[in-house]
Amino acid sequence: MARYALLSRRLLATRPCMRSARAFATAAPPDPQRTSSSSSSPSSDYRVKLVEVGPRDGLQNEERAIPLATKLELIERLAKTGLTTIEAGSFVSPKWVPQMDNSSEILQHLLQHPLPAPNPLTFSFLAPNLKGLTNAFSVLAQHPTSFAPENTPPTKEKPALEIAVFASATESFSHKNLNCDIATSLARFRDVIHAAKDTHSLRVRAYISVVLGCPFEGYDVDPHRVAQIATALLEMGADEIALGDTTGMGTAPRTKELLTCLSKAGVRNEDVAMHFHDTYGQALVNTAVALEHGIRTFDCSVGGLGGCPYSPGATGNVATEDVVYFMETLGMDTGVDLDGVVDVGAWITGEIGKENASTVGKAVLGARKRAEADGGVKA
Ligand SMILES: CC(C)(COP(=O)([O-])OP(=O)([O-])OC[C@H]1O[C@@H](n2cnc3c(N)ncnc32)[C@H](O)[C@@H]1OP(=O)([O-])[O-])[C@@H](O)C(=O)NCCC(=O)NCCSC(=O)C[C@@](C)(O)CC(=O)[O-]
Repeated sequence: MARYALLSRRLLATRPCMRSARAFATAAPPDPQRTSSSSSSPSSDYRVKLVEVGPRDGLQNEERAIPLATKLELIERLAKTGLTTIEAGSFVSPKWVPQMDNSSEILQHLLQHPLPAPNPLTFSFLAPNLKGLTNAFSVLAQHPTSFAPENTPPTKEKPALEIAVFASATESFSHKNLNCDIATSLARFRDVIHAAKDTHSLRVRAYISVVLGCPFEGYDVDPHRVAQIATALLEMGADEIALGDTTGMGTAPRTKELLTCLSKAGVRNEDVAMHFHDTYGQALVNTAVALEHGIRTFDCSVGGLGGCPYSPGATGNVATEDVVYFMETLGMDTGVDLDGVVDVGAWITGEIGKENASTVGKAVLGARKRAEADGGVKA
């Protein structure tokens, strides 16, 4: 928390970016005098953390109730692919988002039954207020030793847990999504962040939605306002800011402008995650811009599932399959098995009767079919 204590005075210190990805390395050689506060070694700079949001953001907008067993199976299948961080549910009002009503059961199950996975896991759950956090705590109280507290590495037996709050970059979206203005939401998040840390030592992620375009106020979302909100959340103790292009209206120049503005406001790249939706097909271009800026955490949703109930017309999150393929072709290391996530994307879209929105997923499945027809090996 102290790390960001000075930011309220709007320090405009520019921090050096992390070294560019291999694919961008030809533009400028690595700087041996690099003084970034990041602890990244050259090899860790090629590592990208993917946050799988399919079980929450991907499913929350589905009208038909999805059985608990399907949600649990989705999380279990995703965990097997090498993904390490999975957003598994949301402690919001069931009157507002009925699909997330069984998040307590999901959390309970994950704590009682460690999932078979190649790596230790972190599960994230949204909580917009103390009521939601209290509901999460009532599950944790039954299993106080079944998860790894913050600053203790998770193990295969004890996953880590994370709470996510979600602010908005515009007043209109804040009212639609949270039924309150931005200042009121931030005051609530302060309580949630402090309680999550003080009571159960939980890591906290803080989203800021509509950072690159608002369904009600349009394209001109002020990047300085986003930086201000990010700074406020970091000062409250949030561990990570997830910048949500909820509407998919973001473009490459505006993504660059936003990230530059945040860097100038003193927000470190390692504290930022990008959460792109692909409504206008710009998600991977914007991902490249963010990668070049030095961001190494990206949200994605298997099969391109998703959409926000309060963002009319917004389609799914960028597909996990597409991000894995894109990153790996750039020489970045996601740790995720592409074939595995393609299988999960095909399975879940079939289960819930949605079109598979992953371009890469469809290409790999098509290539497999052709190879099978030719009697060859799968692609
Ligand atoms: C924030 C509230 C709760 C305020 O909702 P409100 O109606 O203003 O709250 P309230 O305090 O007046 O309470 C009204 C009723 O809701 C109950 N209640 C109140 N809070 C909770 C809770 N946490 N869990 C369960 N119940 C709750 C409360 O107990 C009460 O019940 P009643 O007395 O009428 O029976 C409401 O607006 C809400 O739940 N909104 C959900 C919005 C949401 O989930 N949006 C989607 C997630 S954000 C997103 O998708 C974007 C993101 C993160 O992916 C990033 C991006 O793409 O940008």
